[in-house]
Amino acid sequence: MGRYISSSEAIWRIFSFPIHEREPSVQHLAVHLENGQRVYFTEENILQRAFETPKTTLTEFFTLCQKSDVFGQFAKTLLYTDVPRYFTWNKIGKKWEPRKQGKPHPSIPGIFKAKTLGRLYTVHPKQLNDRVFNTYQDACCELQLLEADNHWDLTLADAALTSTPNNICQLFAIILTTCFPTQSSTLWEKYKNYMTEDILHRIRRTNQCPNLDFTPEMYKEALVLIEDLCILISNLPLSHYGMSSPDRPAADLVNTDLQREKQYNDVDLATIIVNNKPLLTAEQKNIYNRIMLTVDADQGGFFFLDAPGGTGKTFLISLILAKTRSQQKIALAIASSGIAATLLDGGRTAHSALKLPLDIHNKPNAMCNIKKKSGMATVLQKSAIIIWDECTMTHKHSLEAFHRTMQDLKGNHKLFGGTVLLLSGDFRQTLPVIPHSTFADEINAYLKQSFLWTSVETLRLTMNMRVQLQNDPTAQVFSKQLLDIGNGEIELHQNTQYIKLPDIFCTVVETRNELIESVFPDILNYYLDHNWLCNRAILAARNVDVNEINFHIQQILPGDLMSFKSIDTVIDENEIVNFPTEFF
Ligand SMILES: Nc1ncnc2c1ncn2[C@@H]1O[C@H](COP(=O)(O)OP(=O)(O)OP(=O)(O)O)[C@@H](O)[C@H]1O
Repeated sequence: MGRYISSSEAIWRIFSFPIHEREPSVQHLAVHLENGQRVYFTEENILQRAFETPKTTLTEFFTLCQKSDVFGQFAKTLLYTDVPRYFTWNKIGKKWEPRKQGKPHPSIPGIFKAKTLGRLYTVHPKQLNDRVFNTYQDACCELQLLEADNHWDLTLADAALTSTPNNICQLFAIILTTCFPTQSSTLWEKYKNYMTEDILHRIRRTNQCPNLDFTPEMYKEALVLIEDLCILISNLPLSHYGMSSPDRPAADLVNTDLQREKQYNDVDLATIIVNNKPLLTAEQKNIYNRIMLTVDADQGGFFFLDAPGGTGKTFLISLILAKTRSQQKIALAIASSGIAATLLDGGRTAHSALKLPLDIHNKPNAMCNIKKKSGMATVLQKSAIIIWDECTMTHKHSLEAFHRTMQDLKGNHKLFGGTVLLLSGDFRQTLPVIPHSTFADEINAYLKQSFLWTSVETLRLTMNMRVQLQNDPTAQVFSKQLLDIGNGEIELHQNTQYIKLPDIFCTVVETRNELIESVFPDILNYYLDHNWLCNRAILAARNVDVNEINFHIQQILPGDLMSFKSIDTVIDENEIVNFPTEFF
């Protein structure tokens, strides 16, 4: 006897994916008021949807009961939740059909019964057992229909032991905006002292009053901070998350984002301009003048600053930002990666600033999640220039989503709603990373494949300033070698299609241990010296290599290994392969 297992089933089993079935099967039943069902529509089918509201299991239950035949008469005698026992839901035709198999009904021929359960989720009335609740959520809590907040309580308790008040506030804001705890006010009351501790400490110190205790003003200050974070993450105030918003002027709330972009110190900006502008090289100066003229003209523009590493891109962008901001205009600095964002004054990641959807790869028609009346929308509407660094890592859908959002926010059909957009980066470096994709997918996703790219004006920086400043001939050679590799000018090996690094490229080590030893020599004596650590790093292309190297170095260090638990875990570890790494 043999058994054949197909390749897909074999893979399914090797990865231990769940092979389950539900017995008895469960049919989800819709519950809504008349014409209150959810309607999904697109531009194409909007009219059809408006004239003909979609059928649901509930509307069709009523239709079934109106039928004069034996099935309609029988359906009338059933509770809604019992319908799936005698009828199956035809998903395509959107109608209940009598079962053809099962246990025959004792007295009505043609009716068959199965074990299927009907499940429905309902919102319970606010008044229960003579008690009146303020919200439906409170009523559901009373009925124990909602998940309790125990794990958020434990998470905050854990953070209270190990984290700074600022970090606990951040964690609380994330829990509020993304995990929707049922009793947020209770969590706040329990942990508010931990979140306000630094404010208490500061006021004790400034007033030289060590016995001062927490006051409502201090709690309010912490709440303002938490609310600002909530607005940053989700564009919604604390009141949206079941807490009372701190009492502060409405304008203050709406314009937090705007204030952030206007807070630059004029003296600092003037210093950057006075120090750096005279240093510009001829090519940097041309680009600077071109951009500043476009910003002054206020007619929009779309530029790409093509600049290999070390050509003074950050130097030039910082100057453009400072000059625009010194004219009391808004210059928004964003970058595709967190590290690049930290190099720009006021820089933030594109995903956080523009609220881009996470799975942008699958959303060619996406928009940024920015509401028209939000603070961030005001910032984008008022921006004189938006600079997007390391843009080459960006998916073309992100740029297109940004283009559509700007058109919508500014009510202007020009490119990016008529705002000046300066992209910068180097296509020789990392392209968009798309999990589980092929090289062709990445090429298809990069910016040059976007319909917007035909309108871009490319500005080039070519002189490597790092080499010029070091005055080191070997640096010159190294920079040329890098460019040659990036430009594909090094011959590929016939069989492997790999390139061979030039002989005098850099110091090559044979093993991972040697690499660690040469980058972190004598680490046992220096591992507590932060400056020493800040001056060295090992980069790797894959997370798994980074983890291995980290683990290896940690093993060398004295002390016990500590494991900190995170809440981002899957319940069933075998399921881990089903989630993209972004979840961890
Ligand atoms: N015109 C200039 N005069 C003096 N120094 C400059 C000039 N342009 C750039 N530099 C210096 O050259 C170095 C490299 O510049 P910068 O960091 O701006 O390059 P980059 O293109 O952003 O490089 P990377 O892409 O590797 O980050 C910096 O130390 C910067 O201060």
